[in-house]
Amino acid sequence: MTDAMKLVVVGASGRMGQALIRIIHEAEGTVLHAAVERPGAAAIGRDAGEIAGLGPIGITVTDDPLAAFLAADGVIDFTAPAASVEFAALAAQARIVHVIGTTGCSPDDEAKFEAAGRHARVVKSGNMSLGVNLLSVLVKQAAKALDAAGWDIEVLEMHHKHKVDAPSGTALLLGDAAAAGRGIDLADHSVRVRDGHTGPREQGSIGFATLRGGSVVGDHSVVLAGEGELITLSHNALDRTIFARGALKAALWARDRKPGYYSMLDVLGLSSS
Ligand SMILES: NC(=O)C1=CN([C@@H]2O[C@H](COP(=O)(O)OP(=O)(O)OC[C@H]3O[C@@H](n4cnc5c(N)ncnc54)[C@H](OP(=O)(O)O)[C@@H]3O)[C@@H](O)[C@H]2O)C=CC1
Ligand SMILES: O=C(O)C1=N[C@H](C(=O)O)C[C@H](O)C1
Repeated sequence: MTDAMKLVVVGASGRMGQALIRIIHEAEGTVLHAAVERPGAAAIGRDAGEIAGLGPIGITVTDDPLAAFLAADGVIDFTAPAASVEFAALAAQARIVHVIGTTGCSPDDEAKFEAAGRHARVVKSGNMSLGVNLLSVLVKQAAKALDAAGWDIEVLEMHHKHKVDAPSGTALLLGDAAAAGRGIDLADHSVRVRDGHTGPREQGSIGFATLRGGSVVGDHSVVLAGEGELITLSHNALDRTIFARGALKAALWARDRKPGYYSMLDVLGLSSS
């Protein structure tokens, strides 16, 4: 029997960090090896289980990621772009699995994650849930079936008031799926903001609209708007555990893979859809 996979959670006291600690604690096949926060954070020196609402589990939050990674099998990272770039270099050095859920990353950051995949097994996705990844397959099919002359595509998202990046990683993932269905590059066709006298909608563009407020975990809709009819494909996240469970699945899947840069579609066997 394989030993339980030893996982490090970085950003341990964040919303996702806490959800991950709880899920790892109850899951079979994984064990929490270490919990990391930035130097000076209030959580340093505290018990990770206490922070996540489990009671003490004997893992003290540390600010030394490299020491944690060197004796681990993988790291799960829902933090911030600059932190994830730093962790990618360390995970590559330690040659472990790096699951990245962080959103708002720049093209330069993405290039660094891909480069880290030469040594680490990197899985990155703007959304780790099964539902959103399946939705992206449906969006790609719909965008392919419905031509740009007759059908306009808009992506709408709403998140809690603490979210710092826009459009969400999921909205961009769904926009990418729509663009792939149309055989176009999202970067050349996306309209991320509208304000003032914008003129009429440009045919073939993919628009984004962002709402922020309250405690919304994550709502996404892709609207395909035709003459006289609308098709709406939606996903509503009701709980952060869907992202944490997906991240754990990704870590276990990547454990026996070659070094590389993978997506959640690879993990779920949906990449050829
Ligand atoms: N792909 C997916 O399925 C999902 C992705 N996300 C993404 O995950 C990220 C985190 O979301 P969320 O948990 O809500 O955010 P939080 O702000 O609640 O948590 C992020 C945590 O990471 C910590 N952190 C930042 N920099 C470092 C560092 N250098 N070293 C150690 N810890 C660090 C933060 O500490 P501090 O507060 O001190 O900065 C904080 O505790 C976002 O990008 C979000 O969009 C979220 C849910 C699902
Ligand atoms: O910040 C969040 O909370 C979430 N971020 C991800 C995103 O940017 O799409 C995933 C999920 O929607 C929650």
